[in-house]
Amino acid sequence: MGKSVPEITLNDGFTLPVIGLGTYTLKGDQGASAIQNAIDDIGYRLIDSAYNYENEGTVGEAVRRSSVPREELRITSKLPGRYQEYKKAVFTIQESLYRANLDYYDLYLIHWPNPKQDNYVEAWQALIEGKKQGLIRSIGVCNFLPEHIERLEKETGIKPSINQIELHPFFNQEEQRKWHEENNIKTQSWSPLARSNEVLQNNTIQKIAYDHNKSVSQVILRWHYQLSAIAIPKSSSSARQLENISIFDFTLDEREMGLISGLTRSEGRINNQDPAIYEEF
Ligand SMILES: NC(=O)C1=CN([C@@H]2O[C@H](COP(=O)(O)OP(=O)(O)OC[C@H]3O[C@@H](n4cnc5c(N)ncnc54)[C@H](OP(=O)(O)O)[C@@H]3O)[C@@H](O)[C@H]2O)C=CC1
Ligand SMILES: O=C(O)C(=O)[C@@H](O)[C@H](O)C(=O)CO
Repeated sequence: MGKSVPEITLNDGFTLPVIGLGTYTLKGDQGASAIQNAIDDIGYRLIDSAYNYENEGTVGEAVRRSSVPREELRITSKLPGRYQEYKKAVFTIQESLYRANLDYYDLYLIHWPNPKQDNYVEAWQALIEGKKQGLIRSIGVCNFLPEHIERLEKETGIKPSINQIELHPFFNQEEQRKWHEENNIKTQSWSPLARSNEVLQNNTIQKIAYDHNKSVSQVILRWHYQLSAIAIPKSSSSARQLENISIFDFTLDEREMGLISGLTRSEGRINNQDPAIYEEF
């Protein structure tokens, strides 16, 4: 059965759970088992993936192995930078579905804006078309700066439902989150645990975790939830999947929220991937 996770409604009326499962590096039979376990035994309903992770097939296999009806799940994939030209993007959406052996994605995102390449508006038009054809339920972006989103809206009249961005205690994205809120776009947090390296040893969060009798990861994921950001922590382990979703029985007060947000650093990005200049293909 698993845990039940609250849901939020996006600007297009579609609903998403407030926490999901990241799947970067989850592949093959092991990956499919880990994802199926997250769905059937733990209660995850939102599963992130990407064409570039080369695991859309693994995610599709987990969906078929699962006993949860397809319509209760929210499956995400992402369009890679090398296929942003309109025709290529149309074929890639179809290829993503063939790889997963699914009839539709719930959420399909442009993976990176790649502003030097400057094809992201064409890519957005292909996502709009994919939604019209029923291949995608809700369309969004990742790693887009406000100027990129403003251009999408100006040139197509349609804005993304979500923007999936790097967000964790070392990089709290205060301004970008505020801009999303003002523009009715939901924030999704990638690497919400900052890939769990240094952040798990942080004394400030350890103290807060001790005070609540929770783990450091739970405190961080609760911080995301209270920021109204949809975190998608990746875990291959059943115990950690359960730990990460068990965050709805305690509350961080304003001081604790401020202490965690205060850990942010100007150079806080994990791999220095600044979407204004970084391009991923
Ligand atoms: N749109 C984009 O550009 C990007 C999107 N993403 C998406 O975001 C997802 C999450 O980000 P990701 O980079 O994977 O990093 P996360 O911040 O989710 O950290 C994942 C790491 O933390 C470990 N971990 C998970 N839970 C715990 C826990 N409770 N205690 C200790 N360690 C834990 C995992 O190990 P273990 O598996 O052993 O538990 C893994 O090594 C990705 O998987 C991907 O789907 C990621 C990067 C960029
Ligand atoms: O994992 C993703 O979605 C990415 O876009 C990667 O670039 C990720 O940020 C990474 O692994 C970089 O090393």
